Amino acid sequence: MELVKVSNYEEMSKKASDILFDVIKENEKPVIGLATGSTPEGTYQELIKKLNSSDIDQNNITTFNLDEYVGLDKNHEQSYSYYMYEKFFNHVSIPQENIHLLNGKAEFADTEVKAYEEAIDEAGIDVQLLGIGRNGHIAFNEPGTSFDSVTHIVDLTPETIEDNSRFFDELGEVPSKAFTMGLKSIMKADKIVILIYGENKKEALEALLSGEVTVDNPASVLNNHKDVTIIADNAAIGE
Ligand SMILES: O=P(O)(O)OC[C@H]1O[C@](O)(CO)[C@@H](O)[C@@H]1O
Repeated sequence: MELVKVSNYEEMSKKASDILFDVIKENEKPVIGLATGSTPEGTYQELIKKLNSSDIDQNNITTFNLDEYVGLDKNHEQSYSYYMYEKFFNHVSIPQENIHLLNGKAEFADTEVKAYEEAIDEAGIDVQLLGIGRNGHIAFNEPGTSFDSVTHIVDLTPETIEDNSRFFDELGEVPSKAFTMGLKSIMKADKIVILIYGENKKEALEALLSGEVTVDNPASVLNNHKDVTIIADNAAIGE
């Protein structure tokens, strides 16, 4: 794993968008895995600028998102689908049919997760962007999730529900379940970029860098991947 140290949010966003943009330029039909949360917002702003000021044919770009709350419609303001359109898709010209998002209102959850994993396998993700939870979760894979997990439904931990309640009017409104790509699905990507920003992610970064690989720390599976770039700021690093 390569650790790239940055001194502020802007630098992190620029570096992350550079990596994504390089992959987009290098591949005829780039497939990019996208994440939500507050950390990657700046990355999307930078990537929008790069894409729209280039002559790249965005018709060739395909995307997959990591996760979605179970029960939230795609037009619900706290759904990850809504987030992705607000922060990214509405500002670029990636064709609708190339955008893959899990459907929080899927009637048949088993069919939804199976079809999603099959689509990932068929497309093959060139680069996957990740954030991280304080407890080391990546996507919505909470501690204890099997490293062999593919796209599935999870029960969110009280810690994650509390962390994400800042986006909802009250704690009780935060869904308790989510669809998520599994750890194995994430590990299939050719390249992985993980953003770790802020003092509250210090322990998660420390645990990842310790090299200990354990299901108690979902992000630790990344130690087994051949091409991971961690972009972390001074506060997360503890400098
Ligand atoms: O960037 P944030 O808002 O701290 O979120 C961290 C992580 O939490 C999630 O939003 C899910 O709880 C992940 O998708 C994300 O990687």
